[in-house]
Amino acid sequence: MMLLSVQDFSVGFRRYDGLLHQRIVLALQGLSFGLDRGEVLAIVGASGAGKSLLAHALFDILPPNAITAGQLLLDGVKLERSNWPAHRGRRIGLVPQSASHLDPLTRCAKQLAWAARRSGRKVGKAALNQTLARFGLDASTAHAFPHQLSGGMARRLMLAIATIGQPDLIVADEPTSGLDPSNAIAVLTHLRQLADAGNGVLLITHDLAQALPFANRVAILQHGKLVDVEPASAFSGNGAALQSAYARALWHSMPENHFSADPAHA
Ligand SMILES: Nc1ncnc2c1ncn2[C@@H]1O[C@H](COP(=O)(O)OP(=O)(O)OP(=O)(O)O)[C@@H](O)[C@H]1O
Ligand code: NI
Repeated sequence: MMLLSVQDFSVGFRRYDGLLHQRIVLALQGLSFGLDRGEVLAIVGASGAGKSLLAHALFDILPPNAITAGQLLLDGVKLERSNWPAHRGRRIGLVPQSASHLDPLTRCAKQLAWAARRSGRKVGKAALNQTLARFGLDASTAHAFPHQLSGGMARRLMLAIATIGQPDLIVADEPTSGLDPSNAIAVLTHLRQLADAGNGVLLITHDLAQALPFANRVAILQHGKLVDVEPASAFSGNGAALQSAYARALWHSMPENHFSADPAHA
């Protein structure tokens, strides 16, 4: 059974044209895909494609004016308003894109301890410190308030908060943004390890090149639609193994591929 199954899932927003006339604008349109345990599925797409909306839908934190259709299933059980609170932090961990998800008035260590408690697992002081250390955070960071952290430190704190409860599904929305290359690789390596340990990771990113070595499959989101899902291994050579023209164009457009300089593909 799939860990996560997204079935014909859509998110829309009401727009008012004039006083009485309203229409629904779809920001995610009929998404269907699955995510297995042991798998890192990268979701790539341009800004505004709907990546964060998908992450927020999986954590039930969509804006109140959003309307959804279709289904989200975790181990075959439908995610619903009634069972989400039991899943959040315990079965699903979210690394949000924005540090605004942190509580500005609470010291970092306390927010991490809250996350540990929410997970329902026994997390001792040693495990708390271990988690901080794993993401390169020390005692002084732990004592700080979120506004005292750099962007990269806040990102690493959000990673610690999302993973401390050992959730089965980790949804990481741009988890490496603002991190220097070595911290970025450390974070992606850790997410890969979590998948190898039997969890599922949804890795949301606009950076296909950075995600490829860590992903099993790549889903391409464009204007709210899933245009293609490809095995990560297909992004190699001249891209002949890629199924869609869109994926090939994406692959060929990556500067590191230098296609125009290759006489075989000129
Ligand atoms: N509260 C809202 N009301 C109306 N439209 C919204 C709302 N929130 C998001 N949208 C729309 O949904 C679309 C997708 O937004 P989303 O944040 O998911 O993009 P993204 O792929 O995460 O982009 P980025 O890479 O910049 O983070 C955007 O076009 C945005 O305008
Ligand atoms: Ni986003």
